[in-house]
Amino acid sequence: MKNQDSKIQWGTLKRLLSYLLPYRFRLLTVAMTSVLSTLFLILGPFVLGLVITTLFEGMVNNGGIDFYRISQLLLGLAALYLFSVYLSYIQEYLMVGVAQHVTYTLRHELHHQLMKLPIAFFDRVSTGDLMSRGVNDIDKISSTLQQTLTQTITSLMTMIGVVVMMLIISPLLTLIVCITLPLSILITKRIIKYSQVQFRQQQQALGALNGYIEESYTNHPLIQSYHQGEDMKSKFTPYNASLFEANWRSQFLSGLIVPLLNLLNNVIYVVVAIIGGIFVVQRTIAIGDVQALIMYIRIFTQPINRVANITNTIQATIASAERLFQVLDISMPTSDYGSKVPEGRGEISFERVSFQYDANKPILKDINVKLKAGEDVAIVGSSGAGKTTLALLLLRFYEANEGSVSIDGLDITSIDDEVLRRMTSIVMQDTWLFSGTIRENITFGLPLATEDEVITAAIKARADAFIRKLPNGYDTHLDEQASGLSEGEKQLLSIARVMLSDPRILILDEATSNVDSRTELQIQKGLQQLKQGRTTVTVAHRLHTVRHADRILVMHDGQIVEDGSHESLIENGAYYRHLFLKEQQNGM
Ligand SMILES: Nc1ncnc2c1ncn2[C@@H]1O[C@H](COP(=O)(O)OP(=O)(O)OP(=O)(O)O)[C@@H](O)[C@H]1O
Repeated sequence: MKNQDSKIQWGTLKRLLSYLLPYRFRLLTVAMTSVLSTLFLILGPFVLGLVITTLFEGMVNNGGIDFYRISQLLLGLAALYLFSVYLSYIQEYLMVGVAQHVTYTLRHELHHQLMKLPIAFFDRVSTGDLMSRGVNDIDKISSTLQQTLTQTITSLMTMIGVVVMMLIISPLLTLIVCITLPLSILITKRIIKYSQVQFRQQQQALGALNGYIEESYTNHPLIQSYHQGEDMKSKFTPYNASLFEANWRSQFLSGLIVPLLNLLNNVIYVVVAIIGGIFVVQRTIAIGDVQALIMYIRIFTQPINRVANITNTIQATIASAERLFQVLDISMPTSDYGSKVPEGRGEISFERVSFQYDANKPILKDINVKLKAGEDVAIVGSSGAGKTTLALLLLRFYEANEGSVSIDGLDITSIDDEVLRRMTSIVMQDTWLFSGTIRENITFGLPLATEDEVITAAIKARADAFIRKLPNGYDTHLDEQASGLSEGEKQLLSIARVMLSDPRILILDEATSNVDSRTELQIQKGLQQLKQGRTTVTVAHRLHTVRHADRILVMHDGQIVEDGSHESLIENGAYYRHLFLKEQQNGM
């Protein structure tokens, strides 16, 4: 996947903005309220200046202070501020809504896309990376949408408005203030430049530390059993130290901006106060105007910093949007998927099937085989021969590069995904359970199953007995790792789930390899029940477990080299006989 680009990607920005189109009227209102609220804020210091001038002149001219005018002005000022706050509230309210709607839509699209993507995609992208796209990148987009628009408008309006007001009050003093402007921009830019390098290093150090923490926490039992705790602790130190360094530098540098700008501002205040004081004495400017000018200078520097940050934020957000769109843009293989369920009982045919995961590394080579409905077929062969791959093609987790795979006479690429999943099921070595109750785990994919159907499936799968011994029976809650269950029990649950979904084709990935012999017997019984009336394809890693299969396909280097029953293969299949004898010698 492409990396972040330092230049703004206009196409991505345009596409991101297109998500805002449905909310254009709300956005227009936000823009108008932003302009108005900023205008009101800008008028504030001017009115306050008038108050001070009135007060000052009343005292100096001995004509008495015009309290009526002052109270009028103060009331007007209060109204201005209140109205400005009210407008800010409206714009915030609308913007939060728009940003959250867009975020909701993006999350929805991403999730739907992930549910549709072929398994091959997940081989290429790590779960951590996908989670970061789904959580961090969407978060980034959300917060930018929420803040950037109003910030841009208010910052620009403030800058323009303040300059106009200052020019009205005193062009000369405005000129003095504006001369210092490039200096403050220079300071901010310089520091931002350095601190950005540090922020990037901070993110990298954080990523490395997270990766290390994840690895050491998930492998905790392994670390303990090999007494590697001390070693892991010492390996942690450099990760922690580099994050400390990067954090320290970035925070220190960004913390420098405010005091430095404050220093610069104070110098400007002093200059304006001295020159303004001289002008007041010369009666070329009112004292309230000097006061207003100083307030404007204070307001003026804030939007400069904000605008400097906005471009960085937009760039980072576009990078996030790009990462999201990369996933959304992955096109699915197109075919005339029909929701037609082919008639039949599970006949399978591989015709001239070739497949490779990576270019120029053929895994399956010209596979031609037909399996009869209801046949119990085992695939055996050396490690890496392509047994699992052949089974996965049947589930269309991957699609053949050449040739076709058919079920009951229908090419599986023309069968709707959902229909295909109802026709075929797999029981893997690694059981797939998720957090939820035992019942929810069994009814996964068939939420409308009745209680009777669930229990019958569990009884047939030999799972009912152990489920009833659990504290809450079928309502017992499992965590993500189903840590309360043994490996064998997890497999029995998986068998119950498949039993309930009642597919016509069953794929078993030698599900019984890592359990004790008593549980293995239970599982074998469950599987025997499950196999009844279905075509079964067992990917076997040990030959003795499949010697009773109706038919054994022997694979070697991506091809089926022998095909027959155990007895016939022992007699006529040189390669099978070799594998069988080797296994017996190894005492398996
Ligand atoms: N997702 C994948 N991406 C790339 N190559 C893969 C992928 N899965 C498997 N392979 C490669 O394809 C080849 C066949 O793998 P497969 O799992 O089908 O073999 P197998 O006969 O089932 O082996 P085993 O008995 O060890 O499970 C192996 O060389 C393997 O490294």
